[in-house]
Amino acid sequence: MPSSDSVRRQGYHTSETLTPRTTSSHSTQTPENSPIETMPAQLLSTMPANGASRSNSAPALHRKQSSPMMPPFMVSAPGKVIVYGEHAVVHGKPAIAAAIALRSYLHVSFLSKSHRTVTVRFPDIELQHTWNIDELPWDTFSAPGKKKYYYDLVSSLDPDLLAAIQPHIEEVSPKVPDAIRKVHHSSACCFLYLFLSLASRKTNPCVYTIRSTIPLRAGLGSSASISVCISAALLLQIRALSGPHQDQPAQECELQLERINRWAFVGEMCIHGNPSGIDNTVASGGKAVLYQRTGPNKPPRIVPLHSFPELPLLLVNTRQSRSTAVEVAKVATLKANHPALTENILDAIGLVTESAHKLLTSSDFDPKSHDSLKYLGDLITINHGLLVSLGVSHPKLERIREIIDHTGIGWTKLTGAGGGGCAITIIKPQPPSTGHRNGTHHDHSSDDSESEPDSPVTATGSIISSGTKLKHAILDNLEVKLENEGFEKFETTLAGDGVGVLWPAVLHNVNEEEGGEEIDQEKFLKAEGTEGIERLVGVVSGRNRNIEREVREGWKFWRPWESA
Ligand SMILES: Nc1ncnc2c1ncn2[C@@H]1O[C@H](COP(=O)(O)OP(=O)(O)O)[C@@H](O)[C@H]1O
Ligand SMILES: C[C@@](O)(CCOP(=O)(O)O)CC(=O)O
Repeated sequence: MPSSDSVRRQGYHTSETLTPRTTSSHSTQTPENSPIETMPAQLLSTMPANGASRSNSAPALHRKQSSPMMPPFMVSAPGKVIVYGEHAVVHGKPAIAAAIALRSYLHVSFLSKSHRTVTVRFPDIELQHTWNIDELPWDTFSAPGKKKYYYDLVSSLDPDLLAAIQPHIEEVSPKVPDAIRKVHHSSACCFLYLFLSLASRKTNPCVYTIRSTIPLRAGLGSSASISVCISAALLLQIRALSGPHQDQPAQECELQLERINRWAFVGEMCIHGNPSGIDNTVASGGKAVLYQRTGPNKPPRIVPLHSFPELPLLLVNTRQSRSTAVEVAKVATLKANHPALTENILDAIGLVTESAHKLLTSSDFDPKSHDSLKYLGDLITINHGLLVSLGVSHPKLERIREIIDHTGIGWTKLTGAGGGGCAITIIKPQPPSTGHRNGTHHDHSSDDSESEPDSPVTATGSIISSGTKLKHAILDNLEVKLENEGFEKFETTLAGDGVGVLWPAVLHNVNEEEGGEEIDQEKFLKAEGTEGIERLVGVVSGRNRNIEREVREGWKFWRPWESA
């Protein structure tokens, strides 16, 4: 492992000379003959929409050969929750999934060329490993018929390529217990397959460090989130992405996201075998999508829902491990034993999703109106009831729902496979009734707080501060209760940004350090918990209840919904 000093940047000049390079057609700018190079943010924004199709009249720029070490950069991608339609989606009904503000962060730092190594540091799973770049199976990955380019669509893993990386995966964590080794090998496979597909043997030596604020294996798409980060970082390094930058046309934005998403799906296949693709789609593009299978060997229907409102969300982890496969099998058994009944429940779940979709896409949908939110909330409650009927809840999920329902703070359902995992609560815009204040009494009749005497709502539906304070008090009280029962509570937001980039990894507002403060690898590794990571990378989170919208200093996102 290189020392911290050796990975810290040395002598990066922000004003270094850039010389124009002509050329590059689609077929010539391949990972093989375009070694990983790096570029500052201003270069990213000068690249054409399709990083491959530059012409002589629009020369690209490249860094002088003598250029010293590059500064680190960062990529980040969100986790996801299924808001409506889990399980029914397995049976051909639509589902809606949305990004959440819990994210993974990948820090990429460069070593001097004398190192011939690539290192992964994944402390969340206690994995650290270094490969010698020259010993990796580049020949196999670039052999005729095997070579994949960054613009290719890869829909299955190549068994020969998997076999070629197998010895390099086997050398990872040979002495740890089987269960941990399996996790290490999944992540190592995801990284190596993408690295060998997108980089080249001339690659600059790098260290890839991932830290995530998404709990693992809780149905929140942690694997898709890291796959998106790795995919985006490698594509940025080979200049296969332009942007994100202001004024980027929507079509160009979508093309970039599609490219990241395709390779993230490859990473997901390394971890999951046969993923549906919904998690990486949401982690790349952010906001929300409607997703529906259309039949065997047919591409799914994926409809971006750019109108999905950014809503405050309470996420509670049961810490009860569960298996998606087991829960899916439970529903299959129920369907075999009670076909008509089960089909009706699945149909009803499909109707819940369609109903939400209809509202979200209707021209008079107002995300700030109480009625709209109540409509979406009622659908959450109905969806949960139907999932209970399918037998995929769990006593811990029911306990969480009971505790939250007593406060009257919002609408709660299980999310994902169930049988454990997480519950989500969409928080009501109005504070709950007085009867809920001590968190012990639930008056169903006062769920609709239009009649609320001490929680006046302004004409635009925003809440005056006494109501907000009450809500915060309830949330704090709830946190203690949930933690006392062994649950983990996150206050986050629904339907935020997808993949984002901080290039270079320098923050300007954090302190007065001239030129900003660089986020180096060691600082990143030392940041404590979710708050420490977010503070370090310039995120002022929605969990800070004094701010309305999350702020991410210096980060740039591909936002097709904002583009021209
Ligand atoms: N922070 C992380 N660092 C390294 N690997 C990770 C991280 N988060 C997720 N992974 C990989 O993804 C796998 C978790 O995927 P999965 O069990 O499907 O959970 P989830 O539902 O959260 O995606 C882990 O076993 C690991 O291989
Ligand atoms: C139950 C299911 O609908 C969702 C599973 O979600 P997760 O594994 O909990 O993220 C299964 C699936 O869609 O493949």
